[in-house]
Amino acid sequence: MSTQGGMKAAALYVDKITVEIAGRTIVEDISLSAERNVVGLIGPNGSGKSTVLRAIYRMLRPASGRVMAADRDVWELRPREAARVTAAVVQDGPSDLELTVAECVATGRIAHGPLFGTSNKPDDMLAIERAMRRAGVNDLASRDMSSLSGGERQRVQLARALAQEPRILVLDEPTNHLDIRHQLELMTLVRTLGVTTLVTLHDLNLAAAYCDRLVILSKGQVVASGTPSETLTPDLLHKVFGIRAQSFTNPLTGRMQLAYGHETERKS
Ligand SMILES: Nc1ncnc2c1ncn2[C@@H]1O[C@H](COP(=O)(O)OP(=O)(O)OP(=O)(O)O)[C@@H](O)[C@H]1O
Repeated sequence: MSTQGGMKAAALYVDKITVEIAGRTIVEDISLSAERNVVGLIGPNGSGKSTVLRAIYRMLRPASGRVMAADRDVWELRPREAARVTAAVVQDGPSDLELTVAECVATGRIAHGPLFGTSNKPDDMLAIERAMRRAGVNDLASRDMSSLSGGERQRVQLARALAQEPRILVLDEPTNHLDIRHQLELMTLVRTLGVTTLVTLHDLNLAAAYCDRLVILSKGQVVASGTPSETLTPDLLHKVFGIRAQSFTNPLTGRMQLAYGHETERKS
């Protein structure tokens, strides 16, 4: 497993999980794996992406199946152990409005510190400083969380997850508040961390360009998995998203991109 800047990747295996809420099956028999790569979880609104992530970061216990992270069943770990393996950046996560940015990022170290009280170990200070730099929020360190824009807050959440020095990163729509440059920077950063990453994205072009593999969900089930070019086919995109699409190579980056339009749209 690789190490970069204090991070060690570990494998994530989701094995046939079914998640129910109030007696209703939300996702069924979901299997996926990620190992030292970036895996995108893609699907229309309500297809179950966040629900799968919640089962991984221990927010929703699956009715059946297992989530294995670093060879351990995540639902059998103690919270601090789990937090040393997996960090999550989630939608509407805790925003800690009463903290400064640096204090908020420092909470990412809780799982590494003493059981009670706080730690000021050099390791912690280094991890916090490095995480803020990587997420591009070091200039905001002394600002109150309550004063930040949506995009700035989202990058602080990422910094906190990085300060946790997880072996697996779970990101739920991490780019939805970011301007285009910060979107590209975040995806580039995620690729260079060398940490196993599972990320939900609505932007299929970010998914195509930055994910090694994609898992496509529709109505709570996996309907395709593989590389972006294997999965993001015109046929599948039509079936799952109801759009017309065509892939091409981005002339600036050499990466796969999609041109798409609504079913009713035609070139005049
Ligand atoms: N707490 C809940 N109670 C009832 N239904 C829920 C709950 N949480 C999620 N659902 C339902 O489960 C389904 C999947 O939701 P989920 O948030 O996992 O989808 P998603 O693919 O992440 O969607 P989006 O792209 O819109 O964020 C949806 O139909 C949603 O309404």
